[in-house]
Amino acid sequence: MTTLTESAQWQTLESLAQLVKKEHMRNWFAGDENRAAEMNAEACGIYIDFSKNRVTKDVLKALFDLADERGVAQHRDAMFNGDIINNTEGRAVLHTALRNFSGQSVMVDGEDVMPEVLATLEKIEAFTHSIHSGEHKGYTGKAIKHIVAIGIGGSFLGPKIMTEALKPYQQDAVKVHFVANVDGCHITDVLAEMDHEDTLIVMSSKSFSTQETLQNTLTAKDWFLKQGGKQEDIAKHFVAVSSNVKAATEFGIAEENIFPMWDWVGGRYSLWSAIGLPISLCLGFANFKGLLEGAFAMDEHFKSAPNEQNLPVILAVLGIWYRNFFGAQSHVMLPYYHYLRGLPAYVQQLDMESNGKMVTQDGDAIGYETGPIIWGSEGTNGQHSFHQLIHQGHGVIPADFLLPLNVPNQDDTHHAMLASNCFGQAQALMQGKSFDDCYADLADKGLDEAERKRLAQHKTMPGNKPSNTILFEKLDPFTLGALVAMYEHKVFVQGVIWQLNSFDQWGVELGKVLGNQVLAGIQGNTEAETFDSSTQDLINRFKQANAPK
Ligand SMILES: O=P(O)(O)OC[C@H]1O[C@](O)(CO)[C@@H](O)[C@@H]1O
Repeated sequence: MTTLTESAQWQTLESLAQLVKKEHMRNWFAGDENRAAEMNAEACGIYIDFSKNRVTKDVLKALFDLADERGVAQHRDAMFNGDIINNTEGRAVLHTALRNFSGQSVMVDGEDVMPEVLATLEKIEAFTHSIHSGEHKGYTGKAIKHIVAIGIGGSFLGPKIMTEALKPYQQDAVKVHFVANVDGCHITDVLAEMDHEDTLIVMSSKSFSTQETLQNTLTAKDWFLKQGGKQEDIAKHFVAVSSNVKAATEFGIAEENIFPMWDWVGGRYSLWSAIGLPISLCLGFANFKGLLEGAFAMDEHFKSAPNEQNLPVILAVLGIWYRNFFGAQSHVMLPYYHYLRGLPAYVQQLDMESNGKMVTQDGDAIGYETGPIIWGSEGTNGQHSFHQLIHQGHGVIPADFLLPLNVPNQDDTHHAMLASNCFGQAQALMQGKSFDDCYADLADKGLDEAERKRLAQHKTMPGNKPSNTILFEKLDPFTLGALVAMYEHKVFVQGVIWQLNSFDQWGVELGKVLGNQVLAGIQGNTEAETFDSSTQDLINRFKQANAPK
């Protein structure tokens, strides 16, 4: 296969980009009333209007041709089939098996993983029931009322954000609290609110070696014992989710309290596994299953829909278009729904930890841009803040606007205002406002000519800023599952086109090693010369500030 940038499809896209950069989207809309009707796609309850993009039909065709030529369909099938596509860790990538309701087996190394997957789902269901019904009691006989879920990265973001997004589905039986950061403020504050007799700690760590999670769990264990619990009571109050059962039992978690996961589930793809236990505890098992069902529906769509209708493929190639042909450095996520406010942080880990890479699968240096910076926050708040830069700053920041068409328990006026802001922002980004219009607005204001022109320049909005508008009827578990799976597959398609491994994360490892060395330095166990002068000075300052007075 030719390298990406030497491929005929890439060359075609480069030529098309030169032409498109001379065009303005507002003229395309003015000249073609069918543009919106022709540039949309819908599946699994999710509708995407992608007409406000700087693409023509020729561009879209060339982008889809690129995806085909790069073998997206073949790579996709390899992933679903359990091939070892994570080629730096020698692992299959099978988060899709966790939501596989097809009844078909999924083989890894000649073994069907589905019986274990289904057995774990049953264990989650049974455990959720025992907590909600009050059958599982704390050591003094109280029913469990609070869950403290400890984990970080993929062992935290998914459960935290999904339960937040599905707030209307939360069950009264228990309240779930999340702790991720090793910053002691968080765990201290959370535990201060808890009664140890009715609290269950769910410790989630795929590797069971993550510093933050281990330390927070130790702190929770100390707290439990200091409050009056005994070592033998821990089994009723601590459960773990991990693929490292040995380390979890050595840590003191009873084997029957360990929910398994597997090395073929990547951390940032793990909410569908037992890492989702806090979701089930918070929302009930049926709603957790609803999430999985939505994701499964998106998997089926991704496998079967033609490129032109395939939501993940469409989003992926549009992202490639801006990243590689327009120099877009970032992509902004704008959920217009308060409960979905965590989505940018979720997609940030998913995308940046997957595609923030600089070598190909074969280990060769990549000479083109790969994963963008993902950022954003809920609308309308951002409109009074960073939207300024999206509208009038230099460069292109493609945006995803997301909006549920219906929301629970809300006054219609609020929702209409929310929707109108969402649509209005996408419209403003697309059409902008010309200098002539701004200049005309300033007539009869008593300004001299120079001042009138100067002000008109400031008010001019270039427009031609791309966005997708993503709508769904309401944010129920099924739709949220489909939405998250859509972004997972978007990231996958981009990784294939960029020829990189989306499923490892070597870039985060050095920081962990050095962090541990610095800790040894702070605790006085390392020779001073281990560190560069800057790091040593910082350590010294920290030690001085914390020295016994
Ligand atoms: O579940 P674990 O093994 O504690 O890892 C937590 C997170 O840490 C990372 O490995 C990165 O440091 C993520 O990929 C992962 O989601």
